[in-house]
Amino acid sequence: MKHYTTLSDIENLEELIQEALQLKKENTASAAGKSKTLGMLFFNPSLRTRLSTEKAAKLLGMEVLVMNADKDGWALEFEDGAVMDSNKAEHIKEAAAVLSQYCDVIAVRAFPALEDKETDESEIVLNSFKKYASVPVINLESATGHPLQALTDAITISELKTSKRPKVVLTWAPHPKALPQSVPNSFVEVMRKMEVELVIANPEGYDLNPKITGDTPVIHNQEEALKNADFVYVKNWSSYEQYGKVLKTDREWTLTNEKLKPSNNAKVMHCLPVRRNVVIADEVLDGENSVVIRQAGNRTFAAQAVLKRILEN
Ligand SMILES: NCCC[C@H](NC(=O)CCC(=O)O)C(=O)O
Ligand SMILES: NC(=O)OP(=O)(O)O
Repeated sequence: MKHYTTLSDIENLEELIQEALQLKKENTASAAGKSKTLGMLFFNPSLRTRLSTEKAAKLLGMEVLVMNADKDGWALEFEDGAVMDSNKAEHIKEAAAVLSQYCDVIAVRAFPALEDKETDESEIVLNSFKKYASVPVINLESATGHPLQALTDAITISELKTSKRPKVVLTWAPHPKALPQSVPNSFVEVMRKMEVELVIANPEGYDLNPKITGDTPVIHNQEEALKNADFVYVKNWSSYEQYGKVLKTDREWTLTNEKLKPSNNAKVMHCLPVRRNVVIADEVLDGENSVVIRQAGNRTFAAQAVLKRILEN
């Protein structure tokens, strides 16, 4: 594996899932990354991604450099040919080239601005790092995808499924803020590569990018979608059609125990952080159906498997 910026960087998903599960079972350190440095740049907050990836790198014997690039770094210019007489102090050309001398792998988190679809879809931050860095680049959640989260989700479903082809429902839920489509995009992408029956439930106006959802059934009735579900993946996202807009905030789509009744005693997943009693009710998060903590725990092994592949390359 050269880079890990999208799910298409995975050659064989099933093999990578099995590798991560093996790493989880062994739960030991190795020296695969000895004398190598992982540099992580965060343009947005993080708890899981930051700490699980750091832990994964350390389990592989790597050194880790972390920077809150939004607060501590110089404001970066990404536009080619820009006349830099405004507030941007450093161009990505120098920044990426310099970092490539300090780091053997660079990992970046950069959320979308959710103002302009085309700008966000150009993935300017991630792609500029890929273009100007001379070392592998890892996506820690970008404008349109969160492939480390999606790999974790695939691992979690693989280890918990009790049937050959479980029914997996991705359901939208309300949230007060406009959130990226990155997590649901990558979740849909990874589920479409797995042997599952995938159904997406979201209110009208919240259909995800049709290029990503393809022929996956999209149902605008949550109750209908949840019938016989084995896994319910809950996530808010802002509208893709009315790009970046919040169209609905009432609690009609909040996941409660009542809503789970017609499911097949479904396991409930969420990438976290989750707004309790807005996205998912306390009774669900504190109940036996929730696997969100196990899911977050698997982030380490997803990151470890990816870093290992990159180091082996
Ligand atoms: N990395 C996991 C989720 C990150 C982000 N959530 C958030 O920003 C939630 C913030 C809040 O609840 O205020 C998202 O949905 O993509
Ligand atoms: N799920 C996830 O990416 O969490 P953080 O935003 O805390 O990293």
